[in-house]
Amino acid sequence: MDKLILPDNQPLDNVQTEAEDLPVISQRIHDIIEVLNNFKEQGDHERGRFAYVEQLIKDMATYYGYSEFLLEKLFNIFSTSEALEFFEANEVSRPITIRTNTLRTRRRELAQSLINRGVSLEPIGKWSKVGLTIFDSTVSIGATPEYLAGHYILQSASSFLPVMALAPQENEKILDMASAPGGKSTHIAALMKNTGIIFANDSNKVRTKGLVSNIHRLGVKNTVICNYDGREFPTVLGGFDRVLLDAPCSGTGVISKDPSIKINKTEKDFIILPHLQKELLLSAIDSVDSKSSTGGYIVYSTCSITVEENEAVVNYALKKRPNVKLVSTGLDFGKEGFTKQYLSSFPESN
Ligand SMILES: C[S@@+](CC[C@H](N)C(=O)[O-])C[C@H]1O[C@@H](n2cnc3c(N)ncnc32)[C@H](O)[C@@H]1O
Repeated sequence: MDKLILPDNQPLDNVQTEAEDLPVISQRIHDIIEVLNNFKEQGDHERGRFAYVEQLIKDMATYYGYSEFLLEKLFNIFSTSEALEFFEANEVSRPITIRTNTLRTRRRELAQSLINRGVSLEPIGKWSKVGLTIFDSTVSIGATPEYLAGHYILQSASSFLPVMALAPQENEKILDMASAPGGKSTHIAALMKNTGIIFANDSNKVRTKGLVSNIHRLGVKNTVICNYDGREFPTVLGGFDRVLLDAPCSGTGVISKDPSIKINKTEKDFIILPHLQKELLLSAIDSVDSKSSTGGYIVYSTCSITVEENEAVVNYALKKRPNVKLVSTGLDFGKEGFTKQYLSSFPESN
């Protein structure tokens, strides 16, 4: 490859970023990554790696349509080639997936009914007994008779995982602290076979309407819906066998679903949200009955990938509540979270 010349002799702000330059920018992204991967031979040592990384961040922000602030933040989580894969993946829409509501039907029966309606589908994977991936459909998946009868819910495959990790048992008392619109609460109810009691809480009253309708449609009968700020627990109610905190977050893990995240998150969000998440997690911990004969577990989940909303929140809670320890999720796939990042180290689960 010819030596890559960064657009250095003009102020970087003058680098053209018009839509018609996107192929040029894309080419430069790949070229810079190649140089960074082989900096000794191909890099301009006078300017140093930093100049290339700086240009790469600008180019990626333009090419993928992110604010430079967010792009840099996400870029720093990954190696350069992983970052490229991540930004590329966010441009591709994820397949539609549904979760069979085992309170109403079985996956095999549901699959057959949908196939009869012209839906092309497949089980999600070996790890789920209830998920189906929809490839193609002649009917609207959110309006079939099976949907209206509550035989399934549209839910991303990754949203199954927090509930699988929570592993609620029949007859337990469970708190879903931030539950609207109820994708996970209704999954918990199904695993508990409508026994015991679930408190499905959300601080946003408007969002609890969707929660109510999902609970009715899916035939959930063991759930009390409540509308508190999660931080009011356990003053409102405590002594739970298990608590799920599916926390409000920046959504950086679901950009393919909501591209507005690319530009509407600011530095402030990454201060306010982690602060709230930490307070909610302490409340979740304090709401659990540590002497529960069947449980004593908390699951903390977000749909964000930033360290300050995930590992750092858990780390904070472990420091504030030294009687709490990390345990395995019981899921035998996926990757460990970060154990080292930004000069911090986080405990690994055991
Ligand atoms: C990620 S969503 C929950 C999704 C839900 N668990 C599901 O699976 O359908 C986060 C929720 O947290 C709620 N929330 C935000 N701040 C809260 C707070 N202080 N206490 C309780 N809920 C809160 C939001 O209204 C939002 O519905």
